[in-house]
Amino acid sequence: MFASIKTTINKLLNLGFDDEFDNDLNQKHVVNFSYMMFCASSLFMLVVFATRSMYAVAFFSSLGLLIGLAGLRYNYIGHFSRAQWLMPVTKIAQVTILSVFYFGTGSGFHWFFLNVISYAFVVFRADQRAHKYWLVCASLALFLMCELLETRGMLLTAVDKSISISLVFFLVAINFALMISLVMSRLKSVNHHLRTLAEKDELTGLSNRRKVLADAVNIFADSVINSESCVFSIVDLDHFKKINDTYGHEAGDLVLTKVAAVMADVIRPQDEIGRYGGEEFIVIMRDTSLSDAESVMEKMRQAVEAMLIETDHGIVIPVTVSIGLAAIDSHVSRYEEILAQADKGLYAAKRNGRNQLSVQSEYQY
Ligand SMILES: Nc1nc2c(ncn2[C@@H]2O[C@H](COP(=O)(O)OP(=O)(O)OP(=O)(O)O)[C@@H](O)[C@H]2O)c(=O)[nH]1
Repeated sequence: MFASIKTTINKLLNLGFDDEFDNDLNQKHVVNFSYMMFCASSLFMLVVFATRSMYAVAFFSSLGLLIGLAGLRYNYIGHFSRAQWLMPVTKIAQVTILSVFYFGTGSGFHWFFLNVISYAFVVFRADQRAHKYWLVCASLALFLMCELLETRGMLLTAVDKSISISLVFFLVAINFALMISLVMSRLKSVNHHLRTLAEKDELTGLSNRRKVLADAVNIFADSVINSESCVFSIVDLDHFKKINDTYGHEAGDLVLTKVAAVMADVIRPQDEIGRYGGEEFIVIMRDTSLSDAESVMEKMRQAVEAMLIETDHGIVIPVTVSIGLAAIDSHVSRYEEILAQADKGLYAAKRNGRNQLSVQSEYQY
């Protein structure tokens, strides 16, 4: 039940979005959110005031409800700027009329202008600054007018007045809190998305060079602090240039993607893998002895060799990898030294005929 309400609210918040990460994401969310709040509060007021036979307010509330639905529809069909404006203009008219002529300025109803001001700050982009200031200035001017003007409106008792003011403050505060939490949660998910983009290799989906080298620094530091062994390994596809030249660049990309997926499948959950560049990959194995790392990487070599990668024309492309491995040593002070050692191993594996592992255990100091 709770989950389905949450799904419906999320669907309404995402109304009219083609791309979940477009530039106007936060603005569109807040617009949809404001219309949802507008519909909910208008419906609430419609029921309350209709049952109390206060038909003028009930009429304004039903208009608010219709306009709220129209705004959601505008956003849904892509008329974002109309949706941006319809609600604040309606709200300004509604609050002014009800505050000045109906409830009276002493009711505190004009504090609802704060909602319009917070809306204006969040919903307009930097290039729509003028719109934002217009809306803020108009709302502030009307707010001040209501503060200074003493209109009687309905005759409210002191108790009615204090209940009304508390209710208005409560609704304004709730609106603020929800709007802030909405913007924060959107920012969080956009940050997460940007971080993923910055750390992922687009073609293979593995960590990119920057991320895997950052992992290397951290794992190396942890291993030194905890006096644990760690192993770095460089994997390079054999004769990859020939694959590109023979089957085309697209087939080369397909090979890289499929090999990356198989390699990611073979490593253990605690291992890190990333694309170092071109057809080279790095695997980092924390808290692992050289012999254990060797058996993981041998499994990887065999898994790649056993792959059947087919082109669109049904041709099977044979693929193998050469692998160099090196472990941390008590004299090693920088992770780059292990990487250089693994690279030596890789060249030895290539030199010895490819499709094999070479472990470089002896550092030369
Ligand atoms: N399709 C494709 N090719 C790439 C990509 N990145 C690098 N390459 C190609 O990978 C090839 C690497 O060739 P080389 O460095 O000569 O290595 P190799 O042919 O694998 O030879 P050995 O490593 O000695 O076995 C180059 O032709 C690059 O153009 C990529 O993202 N996609």
